[in-house]
Amino acid sequence: MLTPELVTLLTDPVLIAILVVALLVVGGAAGIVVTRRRRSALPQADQPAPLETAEPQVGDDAETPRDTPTRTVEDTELPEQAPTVEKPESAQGRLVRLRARLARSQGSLGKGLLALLSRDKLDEEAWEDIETTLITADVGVAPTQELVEKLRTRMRVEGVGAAQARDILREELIALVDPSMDRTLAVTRKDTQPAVVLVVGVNGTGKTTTVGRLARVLVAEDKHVVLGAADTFRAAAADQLQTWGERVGARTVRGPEGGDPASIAFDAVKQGIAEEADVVLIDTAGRLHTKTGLMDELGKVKRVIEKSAEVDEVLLVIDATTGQNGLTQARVFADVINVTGLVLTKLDGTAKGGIVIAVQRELGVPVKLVGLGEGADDLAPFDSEQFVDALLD
Ligand SMILES: Nc1nc2c(ncn2[C@@H]2O[C@H](COP(=O)(O)OP(=O)(O)OP(=O)(O)O)[C@@H](O)[C@H]2O)c(=O)[nH]1
Repeated sequence: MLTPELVTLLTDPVLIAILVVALLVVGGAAGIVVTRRRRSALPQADQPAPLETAEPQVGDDAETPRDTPTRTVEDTELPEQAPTVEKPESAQGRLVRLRARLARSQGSLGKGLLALLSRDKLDEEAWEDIETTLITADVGVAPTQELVEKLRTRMRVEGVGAAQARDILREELIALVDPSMDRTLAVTRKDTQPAVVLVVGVNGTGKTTTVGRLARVLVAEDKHVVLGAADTFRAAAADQLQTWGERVGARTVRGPEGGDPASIAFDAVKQGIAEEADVVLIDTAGRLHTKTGLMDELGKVKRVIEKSAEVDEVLLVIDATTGQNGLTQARVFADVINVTGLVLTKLDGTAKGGIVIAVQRELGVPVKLVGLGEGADDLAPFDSEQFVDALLD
């Protein structure tokens, strides 16, 4: 019942304000409880694990302060990179693999000779044809005459016929290629120094390719190789060499385009010594217009290297397809530097395999490696018997 005292009390503004605040507080609390109940009633199946959400307390930061120590590059672990370094084919058996290619290109030499020698009647005309076949294959005049002389004598004594002809020809060709020549590469590290191999030759013969492929041969033998891009004549040569090196994990030392080849060669050897490398392979430029220029440059490269290490091997690269021109180049290089081994490239692209015999005779230096294709592992150590067998296959 509303008494006058109660009416006065209910219209008191202070009391009304207290009642409104009290109602708001009670309503809010009820709302929170309902919401929590609803949340806990949701199905649990797809819910993520509850986060550790400790209620923030007075004085806590709302988020991780920005001044937390930043992780350094060293602290940050990088994801492991997929290995990109290749495992090249080992030197053993490379010539066996490439034998078919050799046989295909040199068929006219080996099989041609065999067909002529297997004739029932070996008359003067047949011997002339044999001579022509040998000369055409770039064997050279003097070695051709020697070989024909020996074949004539043996065929007369041991008798004619296909079987004898093959055996005699094989033996005489092997003797001409000379299996007694030492064809090992000087690539063994000495006490404190890497072996140094200088690769020389006219540009375009396959010199840079040879350095890259030789690096693969050596890496396959578990040797630690450093490359020196001392061919500063052709802008792309250093890039080409570096790409070869990267494929097998070998460092390439290079300098500015048109820079001093001797200083790059020197730096490469220094790097090889620092890395305790087994071998330093140095590519050089060969496109010099005069013999004096060539002599000066190669002489300087060699002298500068020899300030810190011995040059163990000087490999002259010759393009087998250039025939007599290749021989002329070989003579010029042999005059200016002490060549210790020959590399005959592009033997797959010519039927003139006789160049092996001619160039060895000319320089008195053994062919140590042959290139038989454009593939990364198409450079093989030269072997006289395997070579002759491929010719006669
Ligand atoms: N078919 C064939 N091609 C080869 C062989 N060796 C090298 N070549 C190719 O010959 C071309 C010239 O090779 P390079 O190594 O660039 O010649 P380079 O003498 O180093 O020339 P520069 O770098 O200018 O000194 C390239 O296309 C090679 O792939 C081989 O044995 N057989």
